[in-house]
Amino acid sequence: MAEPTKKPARKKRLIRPRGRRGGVKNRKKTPTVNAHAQHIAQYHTLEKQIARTTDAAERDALRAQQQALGGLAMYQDQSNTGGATERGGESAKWSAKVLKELLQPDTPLRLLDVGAIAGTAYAKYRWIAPTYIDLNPRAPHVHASDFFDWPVPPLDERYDVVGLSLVLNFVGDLAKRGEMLLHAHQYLRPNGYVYLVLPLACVANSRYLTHEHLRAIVESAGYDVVRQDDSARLTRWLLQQRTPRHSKPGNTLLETIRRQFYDGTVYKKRELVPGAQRNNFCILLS
Ligand SMILES: C[S@@+](CC[C@H](N)C(=O)[O-])C[C@H]1O[C@@H](n2cnc3c(N)ncnc32)[C@H](O)[C@@H]1O
Repeated sequence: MAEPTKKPARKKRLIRPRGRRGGVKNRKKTPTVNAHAQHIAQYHTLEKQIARTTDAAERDALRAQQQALGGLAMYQDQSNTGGATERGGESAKWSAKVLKELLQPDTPLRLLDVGAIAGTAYAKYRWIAPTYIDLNPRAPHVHASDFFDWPVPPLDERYDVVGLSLVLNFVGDLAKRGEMLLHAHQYLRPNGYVYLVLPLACVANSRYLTHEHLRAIVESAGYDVVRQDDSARLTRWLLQQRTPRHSKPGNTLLETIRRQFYDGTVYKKRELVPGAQRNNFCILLS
């Protein structure tokens, strides 16, 4: 005898009481992390527009928009508390580890930490003697200075390491990003190190930059890549100053540095990996 065909069980409609678990009114708000990340992205966009404009009134208006977002202090707070996707708290840990492995210092390493905010990154490492600078210092022991204005110390007081952790991506002027890499040479003792950190998305998801391309840029700028490692959010590079190329001194220290370390390759904004979803992070060098 043929078995009676079973009616498929009707799915029960899921009815949630309004205004309680499923109600729009009580639905959990989007986590503030998203809002913070948006603020940071807007801040970066404004910073790039400020770098591009030559009109003083427009620059003031753009600065006012940054202030309305909370200004640099908001940016730094997000950076410290981790609202930004580019949180850098973990970056000092990696640099301290690789520097110790590599150098096994018996006297404290002189380290210039650029963009140090509150100057806490290296507090727990007794074998590191940090000097902290920031455009907008958030603690008295952090010097208020633009890296480009920081005085170059005498030769015997130059730094073993210059830290550029999450700083290049802050700079709105794309050419200044490359200049920053060249500028760092002035502060280094011979064969000293630069510790470079960027949000991973800057190399992993950009139309204009890849790991290979960044390697080529830093090599042209006069550094060997000694260590490179990515975390879930950051790309971290320990660079070592190359031995200077033979060249005549220039009229200024920066000119001399360029002749000594820069191989002259020009890096322009060139699409490397197309994709509408990709970001447009870029470093120019010339
Ligand atoms: C995202 S925070 C980086 C914080 C920290 N270094 C880290 O890794 O988490 C960027 C900081 O760089 C600073 N900064 C940007 N350009 C700078 C410059 N030219 N000279 C000094 N500080 C700069 C900003 O003021 C900001 O506090």
